[in-house]
Amino acid sequence: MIEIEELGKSYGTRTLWKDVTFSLKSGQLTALSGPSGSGKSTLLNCLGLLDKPSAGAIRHEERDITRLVPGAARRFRRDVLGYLFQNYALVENATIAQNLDIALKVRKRKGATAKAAMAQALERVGLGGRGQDRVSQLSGGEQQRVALARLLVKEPQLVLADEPTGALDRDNTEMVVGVLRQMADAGCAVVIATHDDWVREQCDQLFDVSTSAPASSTTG
Ligand SMILES: Nc1ncnc2c1ncn2[C@@H]1O[C@H](COP(=O)(O)OP(=O)(O)OP(=O)(O)O)[C@@H](O)[C@H]1O
Repeated sequence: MIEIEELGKSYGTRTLWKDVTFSLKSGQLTALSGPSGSGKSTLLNCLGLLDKPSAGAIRHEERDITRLVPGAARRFRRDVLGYLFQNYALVENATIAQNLDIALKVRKRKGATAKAAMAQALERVGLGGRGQDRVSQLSGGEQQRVALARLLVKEPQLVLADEPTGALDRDNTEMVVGVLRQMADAGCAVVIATHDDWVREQCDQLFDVSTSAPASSTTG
């Protein structure tokens, strides 16, 4: 789905990574590993068009997305990408339902279909019937589950997750990875930057940015 070709990133004379070449496939979870400061978030940001690589290309359906004009980059983010961050990136002063509405609009879902999709997503993450709760009043684990429900209704082709379980307990970590696996099974490609060994073990492919070379598959 995404081909990363000889990608490199440098700040001045400091090279974070170079010659990064690997594929992100539909149906697969890919873990990005490497010590703190090795450039995992930077690689995710390049995939999400929030940062630009210094060399190489990232191809989606043959098109190098690092060279998109601003309008096309916005459409790529809106139509193809879903993000999951450690700090949830929700509209805190709004309700759960209002946060999900934004993603439903992207999918052009309205009325009963939108309602059903929202109810199903909230049920899946254990927040059934809580649509009118205000995000600011939820715990961290609950907020991450709202972010997950938002991903479920958005149905992106590519999910970029930056330390999505860094602040969570084991139950919530398992919920997050379970939903990401479900999305992969539905055809999504998922990339997770993580320090968590258990999360890494659940992935199909592991890429260590500090060696800038693909490591072996964890599960084939
Ligand atoms: N604009 C910038 N100019 C110079 N250096 C930068 C810039 N942005 C990021 N860096 C550096 O790039 C390095 C990689 O940062 P990044 O956040 O990608 O690492 P990481 O592997 O995700 O780390 P962590 O595991 O701690 O989240 C850091 O040392 C950071 O200071």
